[in-house]
Amino acid sequence: MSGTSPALTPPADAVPPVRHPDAPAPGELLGAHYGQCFGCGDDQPHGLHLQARAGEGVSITAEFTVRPAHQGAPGLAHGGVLATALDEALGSLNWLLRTIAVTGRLETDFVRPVPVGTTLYLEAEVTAVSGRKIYSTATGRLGGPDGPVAVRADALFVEVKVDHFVHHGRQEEIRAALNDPDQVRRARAFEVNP
Ligand SMILES: CCCCC/C=C\C/C=C\C/C=C\C/C=C\CCCC(=O)SCCNC(=O)CCNC(=O)[C@H](O)C(C)(C)COP(=O)(O)OP(=O)(O)OC[C@H]1O[C@@H](n2cnc3c(N)ncnc32)[C@H](O)[C@@H]1OP(=O)(O)O
Repeated sequence: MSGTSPALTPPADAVPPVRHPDAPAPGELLGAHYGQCFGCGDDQPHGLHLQARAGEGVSITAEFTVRPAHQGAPGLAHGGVLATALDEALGSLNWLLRTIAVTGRLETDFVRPVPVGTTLYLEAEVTAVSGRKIYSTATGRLGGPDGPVAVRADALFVEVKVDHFVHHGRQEEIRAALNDPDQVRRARAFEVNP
């Protein structure tokens, strides 16, 4: 069974996404938006270490190899971990729009079991934008970029101001993010549609 709820169907006034002129070129790695991010952070030992690469338009690709720590059933990836990988891939698209946005809704179809040791080939793209709402879709394939689909997701991200994090985040991490010596990551956190 699969399908997308009406909440993830773009409204009639939605427009196609516009790639920001300063977005990384197709083929370029996006890098982590935050070192401690569970999805992409280089400094997060428990994380998925997803590395997204810019594609054409507003799309990315990424690879995620399922490790023993990601199991749910014996020898198989936990569904929540797979949803996290999809969420992270979808979240990274916002950097190509130069918009800061958070996941409002994420609907995931688990189509095939994903064994430990498998590399999931992820592809994600923004399909439409309506005001603060960003509609996107992603797939994860087994064995290669053209392999069978194992997981897919549709999502709605909602644009927020940096204040969202300053207001809701724990102070010690906010302070550390403000002092991040990595200029690209700082720009990613603080540049809102310049
Ligand atoms: C100083 C240090 C800063 C450091 C920053 C560092 C890095 C920043 C860069 C990027 C990082 C961003 C994210 C992380 C990246 C990747 C990780 C993956 C992504 C995530 O893991 S991210 C975490 C999980 N995520 C949340 O933690 C969100 C919690 N949540 C909220 O914070 C609010 O809920 C919010 C903001 C979503 C909306 O709240 P709000 O008050 O601003 O807006 P409102 O409710 O009016 O919604 C506006 C329009 O969206 C529609 N809408 C809203 N929610 C909907 C839903 N669920 N289903 C269908 N439609 C929905 C409404 O229906 C309305 O539609 P309409 O305009 O048509 O009426």
